[in-house]
Formats: sequence, C-alpha cells, structure tokens
Amino acid sequence: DLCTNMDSLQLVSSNKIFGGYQKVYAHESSELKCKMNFSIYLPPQADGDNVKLPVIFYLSGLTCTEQNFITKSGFQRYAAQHGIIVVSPDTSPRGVKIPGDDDSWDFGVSAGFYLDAVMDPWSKHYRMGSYVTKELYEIIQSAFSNLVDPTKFGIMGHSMGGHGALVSTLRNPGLFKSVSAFAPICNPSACPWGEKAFTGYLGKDKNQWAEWDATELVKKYDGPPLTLLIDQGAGDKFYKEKQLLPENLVEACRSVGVPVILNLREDYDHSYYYISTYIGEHFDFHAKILKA
Ligand SMILES: N[C@@H](CCC(=O)N[C@@H](CS)C(=O)NCC(=O)O)C(=O)O
Repeated sequence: DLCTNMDSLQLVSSNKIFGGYQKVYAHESSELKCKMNFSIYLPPQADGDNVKLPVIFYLSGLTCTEQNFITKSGFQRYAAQHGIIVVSPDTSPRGVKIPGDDDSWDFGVSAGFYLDAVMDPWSKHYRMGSYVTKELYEIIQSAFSNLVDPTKFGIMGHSMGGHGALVSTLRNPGLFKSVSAFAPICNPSACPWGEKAFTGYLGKDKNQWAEWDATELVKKYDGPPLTLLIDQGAGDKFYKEKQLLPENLVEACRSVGVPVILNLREDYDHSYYYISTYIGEHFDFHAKILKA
C-alpha cells in the first residue's frame, strides 16, 4: 500500500530558500510501520510547466534526523543553481520503542544503517534499506510525478549515510545514476561501528554482512558504468580511529576496475562545517551525470 499521491503526505513545514521551497512531509511508512518525516527541496525550476527535474537523495549520519542536512549544509544554493530536487529521509524508524533502542547513539534510534534487519526484535521495523530504495523512491516518483524525471535519480550521504548511499547504489544497479559520499563508512564489516550494527541487525553470519558492505559489494558489481566520488576530511577523528576505511574501498574498486575518486581534505573534520565546504562540488559532480 504505497502512497500514490500527495493525499497520503502531511505537510509539516515549508520555507522559501534560494527561490525554491524547503519542505518537510510526514507519512505512514509501510516498510517501517511507523510515522516518518522526510525533507524535499523544490528548486525554483519546479515552478515551470512540464518540468522533469533530476532528484538527489541525501542520507544523513548517526544521531541525525531529516533536519541536520537541510539546516546546516547550505545545499539549497547549489540545488537551486542546477535545478535539482533533493530528498532527505530520517535515519531510523521513530517512536516504535524497542527495548534498548536508545541505549547508545550508534545503534537503534537514529542509527538504522540503511539496511533491512533480520534479527529479532529489529526486523519488524528496522528496514531502512527497503524504505529508501523502494518505498520513499516510489513515493517521490508518484507524489511528485509532475516534477521529477524518473530516470534521473542520484544519491549522496554522510558517514553512516555515505555507507547507505554506496550500498543502495551497488545493491540496485541503475537505480541511482550518480553516487557520492562524505566521510562514508566504507567497510562496515571491518570497523567497530559496523561490527556492532551488523551483529545487532544481521546476526553473526558474515555472508549476510557482505551483502551490506560497499567494499564487498563493489567487487561483484555488474551494473551500468559508475564512478564513485568519495570525500574525506584528513582531520576527521573517526577516520583516524579507522571507523571509515576509505582506502579499503579504493583498493577494492581498483581490483575490479570500478572508477573511484578519493578526495582527501587536509585538516577538515567530520562535521557539517566540512560538508558545507564541499557540498557544491558534489552537486557539480551529480549534475554533470544526471543532466548529461
Ligand atoms: N555523537 C557523536 C558524534 C556523532 C556525529 O558526528 N554524527 C554525525 C554523523 S556520523 C552528524 O552528522 N552529527 C550531527 C550534526 O553534526 O549535525 C560523538 O559524540 O562522538
């Protein structure tokens, strides 16, 4: 029972910015079985007749909601310049109250990891993988069908959301035509954040883990040509603590000939100060592919 029109979406807020509108909607998610918010930026070009605009999904990191990116990154300036619609979901199911779901900031609430859990008690609600790549994807195509070009979707993300962007793309060849990530968790099977989340959501079977790990997935990628754009602050404490491991992903890409760009940014940390500095470059990268 997917949403087929605007009636199933409830407008939470709408603010004019750079000539377009930053909106937040609430809806009942069938995948997550709870009420969810997502944000959507409609650039000024959405006002025209018969427009077909590209769409970029942005997936946020640990501790975030749909608010962090829209209030801190300054992306709207670039989305308005390029005429791109930008959609950003929340980072986990909300309000479902599973015992232990808010004991830590890197598991449970606001830490859904954009995967489909198989372990009890998480598997009923923690289905952010299917939520993003099926439910929300289809909601945007149907509810905004008068504005979006259904063949021009890209995706980007930060940290846990960078992992989500990479995995959503590699697991579903062709669904997203362009992909980039800021400080992504590149090899979750081999870092503390990933080991904790994957054990909790997926269990102990490492074969299951490989299905949600970008470094493993890229080795068997067999879809349309794709260039991965990876951005990383060299002063990021999580990078230094080996939570992110971009070098592992780059090595895997090189081993199978998948083009990858790794931009290491001297002294930048993990925060939205860093993201807002380079978000314009990422929009240029996506626009070049999506508007080709
Ligand atoms: N709570 C963590 C930091 C978590 C963190 O850096 N989260 C990133 C994503 S992984 C973020 O976007 N935080 C929200 C923000 O900066 O607005 C800590 O205390 O070390």
